[in-house]
Amino acid sequence: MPDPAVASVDLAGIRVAFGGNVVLDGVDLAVGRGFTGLIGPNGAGKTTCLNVISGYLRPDGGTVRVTGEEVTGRPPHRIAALGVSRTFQSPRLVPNLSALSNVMVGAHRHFRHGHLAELFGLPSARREERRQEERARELLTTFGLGDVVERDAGSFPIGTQKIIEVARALLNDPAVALLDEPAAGLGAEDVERLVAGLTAWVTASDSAVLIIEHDLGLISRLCPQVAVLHFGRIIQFGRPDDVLHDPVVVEAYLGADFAVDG
Ligand SMILES: Nc1ncnc2c1ncn2[C@@H]1O[C@H](COP(=O)(O)OP(=O)(O)OP(=O)(O)O)[C@@H](O)[C@H]1O
Repeated sequence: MPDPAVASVDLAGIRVAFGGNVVLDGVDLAVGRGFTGLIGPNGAGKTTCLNVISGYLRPDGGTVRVTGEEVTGRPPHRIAALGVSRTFQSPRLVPNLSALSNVMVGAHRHFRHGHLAELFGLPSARREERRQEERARELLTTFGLGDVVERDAGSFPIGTQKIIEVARALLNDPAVALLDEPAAGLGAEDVERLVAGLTAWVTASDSAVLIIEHDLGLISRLCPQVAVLHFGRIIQFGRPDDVLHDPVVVEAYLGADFAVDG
C-alpha cells in the first residue's frame, strides 16, 4: 500500500451514513501514482468513496487528503483546482459540441491566463487555447478517436462517449483521476480502445488513477493494485492475482461462482 505521507489520495477513517444506512464505515485507503482498482459488490459504497474524494459528498467522519493537503469538506471546484478530475457512471458530455471541444472543457481550469484575457481574445489566451486543442487532439488519438474529433459527441455510441469523458478527465495530467466504471456498457472494441489508451497514457504520466470497475479482467490488466470494498470497509488491498484469489474476498464478495481468467 502506498505510503500515506506521499500518496496522491489518502482516506483515513471515512464514515458516511445516509439516515440510518451506514455506507462507509471507517474507510482507510491510500492511492499512489499509476492505476489502483476499487472493486466490490453493487451498493458497497464505491461511488460514495469517489464522491467523498472529489468533494461531492461531505463525510460524517474521517479525513481526505489530496497530494498531502487536507481537503475534507471542501467543495468540488476547490478540490478540482488541486488537480482532481473525475468521470461519472453516465457520461456528462455536451451532445452538440464536438468530441474535441468536450475534451477541451477539461482544460479551462489550467489556463494560465485569466478569464479577462480569454474574454478579450488576447494573443496569449489564443496561444494557450491552441496548445490545449493540440493536447486534446493527441489524447483522443491515443484513444483511437483521432479521425473523428470534429464529430458531435452526442452522435457517438454510449461506449465511445464514455471514452471521450475519460479523455477529458485526463487532459493536462491531473494529479488524481477518478474513473467511475469506465468500461460499463462498452463493447469489446471500445474496451480494447480504453485499455490501450489508458495504458499508453499512464506510462507518460505521474498521475494517480483510481478506477471503479466491475470488469475484473480489465482491473487485472490495468491495475498493479486493487482494493476491495465490502459493507463499507476495505477488506483487502494488494496485487490483483492475490486479492482476487483470496478466499476471504471470494467468499465475502465474489461468490462461489467467481473465477478470473489466468
Ligand atoms: N445520496 C444518497 N442518499 C441515500 N442513499 C445513498 C445516496 N448515495 C448512495 N446511497 C446508498 O449508498 C449505498 C452505496 O452506494 P454507492 O453508489 O456508493 O455503491 P457502489 O458500490 O458504487 O454500487 P454500484 O456498483 O452499484 O455502482 C447504496 O445503498 C445506495 O443506495
